[in-house]
Amino acid sequence: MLQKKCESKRKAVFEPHESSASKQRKINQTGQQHTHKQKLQTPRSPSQRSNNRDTEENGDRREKSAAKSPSKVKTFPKKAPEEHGDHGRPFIKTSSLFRNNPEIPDVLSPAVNQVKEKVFTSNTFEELNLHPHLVRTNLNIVLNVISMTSVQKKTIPVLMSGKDAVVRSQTGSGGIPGLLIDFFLQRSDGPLAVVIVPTRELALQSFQMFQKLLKPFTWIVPGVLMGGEKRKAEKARLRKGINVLISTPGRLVDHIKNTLSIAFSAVRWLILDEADRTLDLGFEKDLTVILNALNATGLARQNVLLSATLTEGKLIARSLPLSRVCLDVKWHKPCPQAAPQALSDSYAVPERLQQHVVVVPSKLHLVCLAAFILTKCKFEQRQKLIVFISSCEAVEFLLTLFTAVLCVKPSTTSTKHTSTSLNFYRLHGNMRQEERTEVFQEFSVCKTGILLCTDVAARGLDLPQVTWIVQYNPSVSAAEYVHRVGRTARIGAQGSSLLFLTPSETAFVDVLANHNISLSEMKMEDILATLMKDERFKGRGKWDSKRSAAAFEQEVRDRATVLQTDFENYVHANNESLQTAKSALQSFLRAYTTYPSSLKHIFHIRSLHLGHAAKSFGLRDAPQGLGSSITTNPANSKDSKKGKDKTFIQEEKQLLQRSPLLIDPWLFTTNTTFIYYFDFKSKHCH
Ligand SMILES: Nc1ncnc2c1ncn2[C@@H]1O[C@H](COP(=O)(O)OP(=O)(O)OP(=O)(O)O)[C@@H](O)[C@H]1O
Repeated sequence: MLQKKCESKRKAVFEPHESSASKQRKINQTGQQHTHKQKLQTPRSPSQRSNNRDTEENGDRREKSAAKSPSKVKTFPKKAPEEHGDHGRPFIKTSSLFRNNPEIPDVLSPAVNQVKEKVFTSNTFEELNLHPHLVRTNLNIVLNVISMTSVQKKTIPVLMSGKDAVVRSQTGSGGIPGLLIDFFLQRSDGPLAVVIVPTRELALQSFQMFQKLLKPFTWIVPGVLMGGEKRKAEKARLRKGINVLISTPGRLVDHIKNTLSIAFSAVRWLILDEADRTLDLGFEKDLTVILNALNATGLARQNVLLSATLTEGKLIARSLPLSRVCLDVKWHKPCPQAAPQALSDSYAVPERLQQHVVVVPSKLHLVCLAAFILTKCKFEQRQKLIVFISSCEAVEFLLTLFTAVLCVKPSTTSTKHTSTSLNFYRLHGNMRQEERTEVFQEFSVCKTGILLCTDVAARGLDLPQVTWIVQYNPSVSAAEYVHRVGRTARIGAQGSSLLFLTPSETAFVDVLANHNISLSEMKMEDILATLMKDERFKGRGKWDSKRSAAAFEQEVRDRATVLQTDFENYVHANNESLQTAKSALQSFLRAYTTYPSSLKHIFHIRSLHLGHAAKSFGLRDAPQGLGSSITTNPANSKDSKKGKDKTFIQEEKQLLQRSPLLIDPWLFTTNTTFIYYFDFKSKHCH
């Protein structure tokens, strides 16, 4: 019954050459029918179902800015589906999905000498001068860690010698800063180590790691402080004593200002994880307060900065009180020749990471993402995906949409292909903390699933067995790209990534190439072809596998259109879903305005075709007045926080011009993992 209704609903939308009045009528009909379907799934009030009239035809304007003109330009086939009547199939109007799209250029990822580091060494932890109990019990038994990774081999001896260090190594290569355990410590001594991390999930993850690591050492107590948690409970824990204190910057500052029992007199280590982020100007004020509080004790302290994308430029730009490089370790001879390589912005990526890019016109973004998710999670086994999306509202919208449209079971039982159910999760900064923690834990342990998230999950999170990273919206920098893809292929495992770009954004591939990152191209048509396995989206023609390649291509298009129609019908079924889609589109556009000026030539709001972008939110038209609301009022959304990044970049540039070189650029370097020393104990921040 439901299937029949869906069929007739699609039919109404596909009918060609209709008058706009009849078209309007049919769209209204489809809305009503869908309302019924909606009612079967989630009951809604009649008032919520009333509005599905916002269907003003979009004039199929061309992309305002032409696609970049690379040497080879491949034209996307523009044959209208109506022309296929010769196969005896009824006319199907594939809406405007496959028409009036910009040309898709071939992406020629420049040849780069991609930096891939070997993760493991043949050395074991026994070779280090560590406490044998720590090695046997904590590392070998509790953590199942036997061999050292390259970065551990290089870093641990340096840290044990008491030097400050900046450590840069590829994502997922394993850092265990907690190795330096003091066996003579008492709980009441307070923090011995302070670990600052940029996000709450990372705080939680680091805390759990320390809990495991310190399990046999019951007298050493780790503790976590983070935004969203109850201050009172944290105060009580601080009063009792925390020896390894992990915190997000803001919440630590809160306690420094308001909790009397917080004391730093025993602190011997300060660890800034994801240091290029924690040193970001966004955290600068908080970090100043923290450093001043730590420095006030006057005690010598070891400082460790960790990140896969820390560059000297970033450190200088942050104007940290880094005053000099210590060159007193024998094997750390100054090596001026090595400086250019070490100073370059080449990022190392995991050795077994396969990176892909797909160029998809805006209008087809939604169906292409859906098809990719179906490919991996419905028709393949044990796949775990993380999909990065630029705004919280868009995450929420896609979660609801995909759950409603993709998770519906096929009405026929005779499906040839094995399929598994889809489990969607979401994570973003607008969620309540309990929910965030719950999702994070659930996704960590699940065997298969799709996490839709913002960049809140981009850094540091060690989520096991993630097989694919999808960047549905491109990152704001090459560094963030590296952190995002770093959520897979961890600690020597295999993993893959897929970057979505529109035809006008393909120059981002060159930006990545400048950082020695090389991608191979995946074809949109190949992704969409998955829909041939899914009978829920079959076209109205009688598809026969013996027919020509052109017929196959046409059937793929028909199915993509059916899927898009399902999305649009869901969105237009009631006022609530329509408003959700509109605000998701709006937040996407706002996020688009926040790309740094250095990338504006690629990601500029003016390059977006609003009607096409609207289609990727299941909207039939671009809502009126959208453009002006984006450009005139960018500060209304939480997502516009990212807008600060733009300012940060500008300030960063100014700082770079103004500040003298604070760090001696003589660096020790082997491949791309480099360690250099500095001293910021002596200076206070002002
Ligand atoms: N020597 C080792 N042998 C085996 N596993 C290890 C080893 N060291 C760390 N690990 C594990 O590898 C995973 C990745 O480690 P970790 O999260 O510290 O990497 P990272 O380099 O800090 O990553 P990111 O840059 O993304 O923050 C963790 O699950 C950790 O327990």
